[in-house]
Amino acid sequence: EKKVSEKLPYTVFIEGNIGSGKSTFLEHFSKFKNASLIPEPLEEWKNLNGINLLDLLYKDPQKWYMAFQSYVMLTQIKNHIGLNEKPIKLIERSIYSGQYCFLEQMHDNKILETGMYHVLQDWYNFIYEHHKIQCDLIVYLRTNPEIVYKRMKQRGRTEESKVTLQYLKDLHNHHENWLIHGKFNIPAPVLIIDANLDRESILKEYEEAEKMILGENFEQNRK
Ligand SMILES: Cc1cc2cn([C@H]3C[C@H](O)[C@@H](CO)O3)c(=O)nc2[nH]1
Repeated sequence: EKKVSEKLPYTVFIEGNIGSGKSTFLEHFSKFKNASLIPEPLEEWKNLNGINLLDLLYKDPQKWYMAFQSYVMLTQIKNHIGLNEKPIKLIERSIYSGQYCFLEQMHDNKILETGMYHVLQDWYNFIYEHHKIQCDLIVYLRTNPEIVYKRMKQRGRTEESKVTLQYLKDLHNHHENWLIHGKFNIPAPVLIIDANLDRESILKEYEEAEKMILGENFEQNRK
């Protein structure tokens, strides 16, 4: 039996639109002792030596998207590669949604120049070819753009104040193209959760995910 540290952990990616409830979902799993949670390193994107890349991205996307996306990729690779003392790893988003959703979207809506698009794409391809990204399950928090638009506004992240409903509709369609219509490689089975539900009623869906993620023994897994 290989020691846990050598065996790659059972890795789950939480995917979904802005405001689809990824952080809430991740938080729900903090009660399980053998799962380690890796949220998006938003603080790093908001403070790179005092520079708020996320804010710059939304203020001047043509100028900053390339730098922002390449920094996102760097922070994600560190998380993907980072060793794991726990047998289960839950990661918010992935290089997959980076390439198949965000990169596609920014190129399609002419924000990202084709040359920059190809540079980033080659980086993604290099990563796949040279480093096996462990991925055992994708949890797709599926939502309607109108609902996540309302939630995003309620959350009131200042950097996102200019994000339009159309942007969220486009991003939704890119998630659907990938995870529902299989337009791009889907590296693991997809568990689709109806994330339009409000907090109270969505817990039942989460219990469903617990069994899928933690296996039948998830009861013993509680802290
Ligand atoms: C992989 C990846 C994640 C990611 C997040 N974002 C933005 C969307 C949200 O406003 C914020 C937090 O997810 O970062 C982005 O523009 N490009 C991204 N690429």
